[in-house]
Amino acid sequence: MEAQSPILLFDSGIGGLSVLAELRKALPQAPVIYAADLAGLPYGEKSEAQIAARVAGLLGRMSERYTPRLICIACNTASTIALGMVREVLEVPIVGTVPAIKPAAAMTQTGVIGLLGTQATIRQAYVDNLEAEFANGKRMLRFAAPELVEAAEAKLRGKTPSPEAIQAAADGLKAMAGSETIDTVVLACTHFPLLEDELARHFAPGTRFVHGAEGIARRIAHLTKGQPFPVDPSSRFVATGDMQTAQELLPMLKTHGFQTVEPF
Ligand SMILES: N[C@H](CCC(=O)O)C(=O)O
Repeated sequence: MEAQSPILLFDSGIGGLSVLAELRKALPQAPVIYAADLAGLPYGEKSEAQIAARVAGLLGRMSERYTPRLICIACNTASTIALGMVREVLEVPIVGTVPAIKPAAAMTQTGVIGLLGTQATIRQAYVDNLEAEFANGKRMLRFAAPELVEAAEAKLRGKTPSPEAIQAAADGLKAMAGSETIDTVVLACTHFPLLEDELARHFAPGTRFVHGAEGIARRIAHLTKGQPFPVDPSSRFVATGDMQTAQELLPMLKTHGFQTVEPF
């Protein structure tokens, strides 16, 4: 294991930055390559077959090019669909990002949990299984809020995230039967924690928002414990697709320690 061997953080867009923030706290010495599949964004509107093929193909090629010590699929949609398959074909350790149903179930006082995710995530058997295992006896209401992905992407490009999109996501969940006593909301898409403040304004005061970023960072720190790390770690941001669109992210990326945007 070389000290410079990176941790590869992968998402369809900039959602993985919510995971990166926690990773930096847990493992500040880690060299990171953040890979955004902007050409494939949004994953949430694609079929299971399209997502599985795309994610497995890209991660295979990225592993060859960057020889990461670990890959984190910082995307709930890709993880709930393709985690098992990618683990089978790649030898590198892979950490997924799956909806934080377990901590939400432990936290709720009313027993009613809301879950916001992409269209593809909320229909996954993976989510049914998490619900059955960890939220047994609780009520979990799932709502697809794909427009929040675009709103988060806009926010991180320095634009105002669409207030209508945020309102529609909150109203959609709150319109579901039994939602009156929701006290905990799972943000089951890595883009959504980037809009937590905006979303919180539409829910009752005291509503808790839960996502898995901190737990994922802890897991990565655990799996890489004892490995050599560089004294002065460097980070790279790579993206698929149109480089002009990707370059719009640069001012924001600089605040996260990335100096350039490279094509993949
Ligand atoms: N960030 C991704 C989804 C965004 C997309 O639809 O591409 C997730 O966690 O699910």
